[in-house]
Amino acid sequence: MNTTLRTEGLSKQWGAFKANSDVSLTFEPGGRHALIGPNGAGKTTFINMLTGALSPTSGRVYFGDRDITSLPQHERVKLGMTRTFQINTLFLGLTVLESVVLAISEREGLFKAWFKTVEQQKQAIDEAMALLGTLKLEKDANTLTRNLPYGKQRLVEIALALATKPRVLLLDEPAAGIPSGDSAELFEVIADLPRDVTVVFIEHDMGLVFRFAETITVLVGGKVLTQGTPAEISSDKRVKEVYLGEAEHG
Ligand SMILES: Nc1ncnc2c1ncn2[C@@H]1O[C@H](COP(=O)(O)OP(=O)(O)OP(=O)(O)O)[C@@H](O)[C@H]1O
Repeated sequence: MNTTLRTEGLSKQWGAFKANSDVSLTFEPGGRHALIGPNGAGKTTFINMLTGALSPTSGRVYFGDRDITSLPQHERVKLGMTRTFQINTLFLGLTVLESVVLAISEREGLFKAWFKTVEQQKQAIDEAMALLGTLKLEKDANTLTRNLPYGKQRLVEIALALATKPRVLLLDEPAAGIPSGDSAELFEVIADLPRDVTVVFIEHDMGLVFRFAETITVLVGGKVLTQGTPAEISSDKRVKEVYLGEAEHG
């Protein structure tokens, strides 16, 4: 089912400081949406309000027709809004396959069950292997996660997020810490995810943004400067000024 994620006048204020002001955005289902802007523009704050990690000071978040502004994080995950697990939550002592099977079992409520049928276990393993295939990780299925290179560990994070069957995947700098040669590979995998998954990502590397995003939102000082296609954004004078200004200040 295609569900549109939308915000209306979303604002977050700490004391007198406004990290997000009146952010109204619509993310079309199945799209690859990038959120860009200078350091401190409010990108992570915005994503945190989408996931429910932060409550907005004012404004609303809608998932389809449903107002989810007050919904706790775990309820949003159940609805299909997932962000990647942080690296330290990976099950480093388990193999990649075991980790993904665990995440699937958790989703199916099998994690706590004292008894699992062979058929249930087989289904979880088959689903996990298919997922690892999507992420080109099948050769690493039996490797301990701790022994994987960092770039592949980040892919395992995405695999664990995908195991929750998200309809919206929220990624805060998914390629951070990955050697630049490998980050395009990671983004290729993200761009190739099934089209029933909407992807919203924060990324600083403009090469990656313009190569993989279909729509780009530019946040500056907590406000939306503009939203458009890569072609529209790259020819927008105001965007150039923001980034040129940033470059001039080192
Ligand atoms: N809990 C908090 N209390 C007070 N100020 C905060 C808090 N969290 C974030 N901020 C401030 O809000 C502003 C926006 O931060 P945010 O992390 O959302 O920006 P960003 O665009 O993601 O930046 P970056 O690209 O550097 O990660 C920053 O000035 C930050 O210092």
